[in-house]
Amino acid sequence: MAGGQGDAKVEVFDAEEDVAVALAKYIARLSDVHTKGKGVFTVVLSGGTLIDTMRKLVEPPYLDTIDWSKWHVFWLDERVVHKTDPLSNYKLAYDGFLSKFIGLLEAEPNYFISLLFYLVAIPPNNVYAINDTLPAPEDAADDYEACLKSLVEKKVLELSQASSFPKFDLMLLGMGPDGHVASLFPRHPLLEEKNRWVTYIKDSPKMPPERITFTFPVINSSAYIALVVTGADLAKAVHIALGNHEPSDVLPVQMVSPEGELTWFLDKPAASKI
Ligand SMILES: O=C(O)[C@H](O)[C@@H](O)[C@H](O)[C@H](O)COP(=O)(O)O
Repeated sequence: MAGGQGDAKVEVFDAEEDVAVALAKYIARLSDVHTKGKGVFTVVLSGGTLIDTMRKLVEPPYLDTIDWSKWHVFWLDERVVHKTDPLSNYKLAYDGFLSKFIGLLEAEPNYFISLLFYLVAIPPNNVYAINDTLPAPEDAADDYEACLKSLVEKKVLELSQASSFPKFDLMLLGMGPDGHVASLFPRHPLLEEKNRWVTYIKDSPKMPPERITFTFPVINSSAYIALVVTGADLAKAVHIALGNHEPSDVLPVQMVSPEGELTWFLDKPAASKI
């Protein structure tokens, strides 16, 4: 499989709505390949607008055709706040995505149908949220890394043969106007982290300042990465990332260079300066 940004696919759609449709198709196809092939699909979510752009996935036909019971869900980065805090990326994904299953369960009057549906929904134990009882970011990062290591032992997660870092099946990335991905910000020393799987930041320029984040060696060991970028405010960073000129500073998004396949999903406003 080819890798790196040089081989990236760039898909440009007329509107955000078209990105949402294409993203649902893409995720459903990869889910099918992985759940039928190895019986597990490891998916990493970001915060930000990504969750809203995933909205079509929890609508028919995908809601009924995806084998959700084989999904394992992780977070690329998380704010060190309680899971019920409006700033929590877990809460964002729960409200916009994961709760749709629960909502359906509650709406189903027939106990046996709801039980059956529960068996095919994402098992709650397969949703790996940050441990929000640990107030220090360094402890939360250690705890999440330990969680990943135990999943490697249980063979839920595999290690990349090339890098020896965990290899997730699919990472869904957003990008900020400054070109940040995950909680890896321009010119921050965390961009150079070479050993940790999960690390922490206490001085994030985007609020809140305390976060945990996957590192680039983990991001770049992925089998598939989707960079989902919509809106005119991101056009400049997209231009730098995909343009042919050499910027004086490399943006974090330009360091996304997976072993596997990278696909950009852009709407026309985000692609307007390419
Ligand atoms: O916690 C966060 O801040 C997010 O996880 C972050 O990594 C996000 O993906 C980008 O900031 C893009 O966010 P937008 O889609 O809102 O621009």
